[in-house]
Amino acid sequence: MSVVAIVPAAGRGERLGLGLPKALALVGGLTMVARAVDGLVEGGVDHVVVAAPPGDEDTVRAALAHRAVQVVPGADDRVGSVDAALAALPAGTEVVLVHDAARCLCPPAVVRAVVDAVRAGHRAVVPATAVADTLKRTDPAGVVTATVDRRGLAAVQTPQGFDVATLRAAHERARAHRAAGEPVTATDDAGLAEAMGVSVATVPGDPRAFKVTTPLDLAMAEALVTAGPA
Ligand SMILES: Nc1ccn([C@@H]2O[C@H](COP(=O)(O)OP(=O)(O)OP(=O)(O)O)[C@@H](O)[C@H]2O)c(=O)n1
Ligand SMILES: C[C@](O)(CO)[C@H](O)COP(=O)(O)O
Repeated sequence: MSVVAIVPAAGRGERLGLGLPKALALVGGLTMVARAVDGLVEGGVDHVVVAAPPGDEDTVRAALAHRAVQVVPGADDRVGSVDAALAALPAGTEVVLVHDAARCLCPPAVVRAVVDAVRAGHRAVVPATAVADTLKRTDPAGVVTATVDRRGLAAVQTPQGFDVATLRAAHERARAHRAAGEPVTATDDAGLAEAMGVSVATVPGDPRAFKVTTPLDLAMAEALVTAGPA
C-alpha cells in the first residue's frame, strides 16, 4: 500500500517575520521543510509532494537536495496549496498524509500511528493532544463572556491521514464551494472531511509536533534540536 505525504510549505511566514517563506527558515542548520520531509520518510512514507511558495519552487528543491520529492507551486491559502499537491499524487497512492512544513519536529512515531490508523480502516485520522489552558469566549472588546468546558476538547496537529478517495472528495467539495462563491472556513483537512460527514479518528499527538508560528516557537524548536533526542 503506497503512502504519500503532501507537505503544504507555501506559507509566507508573516508571523515569524524573517522576510522569507517559513519553510525555508533554519532550525539547527536545516530548513524546516527538509526536517519535515525527513521525519515523514523516517515514519514510513514512500513519496512526498511539497507545495512551495509560487516562484520559490527552485529554492525549495535546492533545500531538499538529495531527497526524492516532487515540488509543485502552492496557492494563496493552505487549502489551495494542499489541493494543488493532490493533483500531483502518483498513481497507486492509497494512504495520503497532509503535514505542515511548520511542524518540522514531529516525531516519526506520530507519522506511523496515523498511517496505521488509516490502514486499520479509518477514513480520516488526526493526532490530538489535550488542551492545557482554561478556555474563555470573549467579545470584540476582549471582555470574557463565558468559560468553555474543555472536557472533550482536543488540540489537533498534523500529519493528518486519509484514504486517498476521502481526501480527494473533501477537496473537490471545497473547490466546488469556492467556485460557487461560498467561503471555505475549515482550517485543516480533517475539517473538510468532517463537512462531508466523514468520521475523524484520533491518535495521540506529541508536544514536539507543535507548529512553528512565531519567533518564540522558532527559538523553542532550535532549543529542542540543540538539546538532542528526548
Ligand atoms: N498559502 C499557504 C499558506 C500556508 N501553507 C502552509 O500551511 C502550513 C501552516 O500554515 P501557517 O503556519 O499558518 O504558515 P504561514 O501561512 O506561513 O504563516 P503566516 O500566517 O504567519 O504567514 C505551513 O507549513 C505553511 O507553509 C501553505 O502551504 N500555503
Ligand atoms: C492544519 C493545522 O496545523 C492543524 O492544527 C492548523 O489548522 C493550521 O492553521 P493555520 O491557520 O494555517 O495557522
